[in-house]
Amino acid sequence: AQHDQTLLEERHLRYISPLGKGNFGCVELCRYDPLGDNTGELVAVKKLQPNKQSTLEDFQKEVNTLSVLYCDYIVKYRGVCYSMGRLSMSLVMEYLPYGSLIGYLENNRHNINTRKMLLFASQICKGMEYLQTLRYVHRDLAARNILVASESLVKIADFGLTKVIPCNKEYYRVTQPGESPIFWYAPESISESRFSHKSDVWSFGVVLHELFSYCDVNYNPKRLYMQMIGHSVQGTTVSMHLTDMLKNERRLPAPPNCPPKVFSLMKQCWAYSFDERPCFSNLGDQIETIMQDERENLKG
Ligand SMILES: C[C@H](Nc1nc(-c2c[nH]c3ncc(Cl)cc23)ncc1F)C(=O)NCC(F)(F)F
Repeated sequence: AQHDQTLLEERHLRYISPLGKGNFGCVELCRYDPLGDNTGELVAVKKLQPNKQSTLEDFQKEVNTLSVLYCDYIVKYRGVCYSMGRLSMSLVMEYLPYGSLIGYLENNRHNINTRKMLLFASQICKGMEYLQTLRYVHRDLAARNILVASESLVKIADFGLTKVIPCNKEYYRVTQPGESPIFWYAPESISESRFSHKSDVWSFGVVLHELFSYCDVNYNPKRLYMQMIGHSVQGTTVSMHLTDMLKNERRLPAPPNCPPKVFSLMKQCWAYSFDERPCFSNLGDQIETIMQDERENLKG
């Protein structure tokens, strides 16, 4: 059932250190140590801070979303912890020791080759394929929301903006778009607040760009788009300039040394009309094929 959530006891959560700030609150590294002998599991605890953007109800939705996801490529849910008499709650997840993909790529760029990038891309694709089977739209797919579990495994995280598409529709329309990551958004999401699996595919193309740019701050999508738009523009007109540029088929440039077949994948994800974008299963097949070719080339 949706509501038989694992209830963890706050007194067993030992704070260790801060991990970062997310959409709805901060995330801390803790040890859940019921035996009190430091043999407990390291966990990432997302503490809710109700503020104008996010309410307890939003947070409960994130818990409900994550608690029903069982996939090797999605961060594992461990439970919820209420404190101050249910006035505040925390979402407890597995702790992934290698941290966010951005930091990992920046620190390891010299021992990550194309094959490893493609492996990460195919895992993100499989995670998104799984989400789609549950009619979930992530809405915030970006390298900052991908975690590294090991040298050869990444997982999708941060389901704070995730929505379920109603059965009788193919998209979700958001009423109150908060702080929107428009440089990862499909055109229809920017101009009509319309989100679908195909808008997640657009964002996946931007994640591919981030991957093959090693999340280099000089090739950050926001920085590149702002250079293309011109820094003179500020405020809401940025999204208008961005949608005009996308309508005129202007796109992010290929990352340095990006294999042409990979740049072609990005461009497919960035088809202006959403029904021309590939689905995640097709993207997964194309990535497998490119990986195969890479293996052959290496054998030379
Ligand atoms: C706000 C938190 N930020 C950070 N988290 C971690 C982290 C390491 N290891 C982790 N293991 C499980 C979790 Cl949930 C987070 C971390 N590292 C650096 C951060 F800045 C976060 O949730 N970021 C979204 C996402 F998880 F997708 F990366």
